[in-house]
Amino acid sequence: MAAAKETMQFQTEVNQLLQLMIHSLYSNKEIFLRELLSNASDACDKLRFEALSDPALLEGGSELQVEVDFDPEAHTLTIRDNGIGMNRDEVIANIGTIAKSGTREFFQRLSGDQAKDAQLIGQFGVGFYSAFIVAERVTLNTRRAGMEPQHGVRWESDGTGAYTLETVELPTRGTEIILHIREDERQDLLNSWRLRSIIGKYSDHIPLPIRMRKLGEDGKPSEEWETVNKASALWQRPKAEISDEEYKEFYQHVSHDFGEPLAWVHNRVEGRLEYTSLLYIPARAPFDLWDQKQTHGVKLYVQRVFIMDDAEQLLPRYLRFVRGVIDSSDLPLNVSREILQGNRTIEQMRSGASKRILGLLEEIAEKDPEKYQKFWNEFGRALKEGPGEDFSNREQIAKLLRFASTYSDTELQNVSLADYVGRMKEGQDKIYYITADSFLAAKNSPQLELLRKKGIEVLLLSDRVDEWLTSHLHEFDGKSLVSAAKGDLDLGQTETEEEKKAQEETEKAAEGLVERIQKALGERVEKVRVSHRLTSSPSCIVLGERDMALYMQQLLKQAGHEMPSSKPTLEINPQHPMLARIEKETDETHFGEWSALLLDQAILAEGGQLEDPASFVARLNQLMLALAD
Ligand SMILES: Nc1ncnc2c1ncn2[C@@H]1O[C@H](COP(=O)(O)OP(=O)(O)OP(=O)(O)O)[C@@H](O)[C@H]1O
Repeated sequence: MAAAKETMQFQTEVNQLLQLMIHSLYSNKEIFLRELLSNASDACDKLRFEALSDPALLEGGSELQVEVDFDPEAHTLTIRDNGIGMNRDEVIANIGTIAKSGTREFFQRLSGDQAKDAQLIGQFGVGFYSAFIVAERVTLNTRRAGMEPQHGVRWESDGTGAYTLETVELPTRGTEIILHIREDERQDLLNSWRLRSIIGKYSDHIPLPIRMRKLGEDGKPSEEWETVNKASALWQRPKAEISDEEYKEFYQHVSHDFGEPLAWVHNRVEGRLEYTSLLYIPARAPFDLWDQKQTHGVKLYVQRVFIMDDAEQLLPRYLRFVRGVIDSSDLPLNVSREILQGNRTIEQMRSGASKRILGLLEEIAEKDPEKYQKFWNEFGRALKEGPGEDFSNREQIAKLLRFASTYSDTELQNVSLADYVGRMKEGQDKIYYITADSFLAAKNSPQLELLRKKGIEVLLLSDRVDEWLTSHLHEFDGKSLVSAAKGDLDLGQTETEEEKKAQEETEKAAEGLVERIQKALGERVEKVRVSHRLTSSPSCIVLGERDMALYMQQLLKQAGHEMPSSKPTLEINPQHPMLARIEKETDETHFGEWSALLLDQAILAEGGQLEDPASFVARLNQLMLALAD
């Protein structure tokens, strides 16, 4: 029963991706086989898992396997699995569209430079489409396990804009992908030894037999089949027997990442709890790392049976960049996501896995700071979520954090808290930081003037997550972390008696001025006081110790959160010529205008928004006119 053939258009992005991929991945074309074998193996894993609750899905054929076959006359290479298969809707959703998150960002980042784009495509994941690197046409026959033979689906395309879809009768479940090999690739690829060597290179560790025809005496493929890969789960093999190459190949298989991993850690835990974990830290962040719904994490196996992808319960969220496998001997085979929630075995594995990753990071940071910096640049923002999420490992995570600081005044986040503490001034007992919505805003913040003058280092924090981090990380190595822009700036013993005295005198002398400004600003401020932190700016805003930075308050408000409106404290610098000028102003209306300007510009410098920007501009213009006169 062959239903009418339908022609459908690829989603525009698919077209774009196909063209790009064919060009930029050509030099690495054999990876298409790895991608297709990975998909076949995933399909078998999924079937094995679904069959646990519905054995009928296996239709009597329980030995799951993949066949690789070729026909030099027809110029075809066929990859056939007896896994889960797809129904018509799934074919349309999976093959022909890209439903992945991060797609838009991916296309935005393409540069036209082939080497760079190849790397990006690798990170994005090419999957099934890589078939078109070597094929001029691809036919996919598939039937979902559990469906009748007449519900098979045939998908076909030459990779240039459209594909056809028809319903066909297929005697067996699973997916068969027939590549009609391009003329210039035929000689190379349609060769048993060549194919075996590619399979050996990429797929030895796949715990599923990959079979090819045995070669007969005449050197031609015979009717007999043999397994051509090792087909043993890599993570179950002893560490000493696994080469770095094999670890790397396996990483690409589990992570669908094209590049190499940065590091990995492989452990077998025995005793009360039994499990094996093989965890990788990727070299680059995937496109969807910052997406709330990002998938692909650690895979959970129970006694070598695949249970689920992206088992988010196996690692805390701040370690969501980790890829790999955890294989438990203690969980029941029929675990579901619901059971995983709050399960003690899972919790213990999660805690063990977190410790391993943190330990691995510590080791890299110690032995290879350059490599650690690479890690930090990619994943540091995720790790900064750690102290708020993982209380038990807070101290260990704190040691791993890196920041930009006034020590080098560059945006590179490479200062550890231990570095900072090692450079603290005599008498200094606090770690100072400032948060802002950009590096430049932090670096040029007026609140740092005095600290800079005294040579006291300040951490410059400008990642979104930093406010969250500092609200959970209050001390390191017995020193408290304090914001240079909130509360009273306590410089501890770094201040001399003379400095304190001079400050008191300035405060006294400015009492009258402070009072006048306070009166002029009225309800707009909590209070006005003489600043202790400014040296060259006329004024700045200071928030209460528990207040959130203004730019954060703004962000949350925009996102629809109710924010209690806390009034700022205005600090003035009486030594500044502008204040000397204001003080002389006898017209109270003018004095009021000046005061409002002092407050508004301080709010702007802090990254805040003015409630009445038009009045600010009008005042500024008046002032400019007055000066021009
Ligand atoms: N042999 C197969 N059997 C069953 N389903 C398949 C098979 N090959 C692909 N699929 C389905 O098509 C989807 C898309 O495959 P594709 O290789 O393009 O991307 P992917 O494997 O999901 O991710 P990545 O791009 O990271 O490799 C798969 O997620 C799977 O659902």
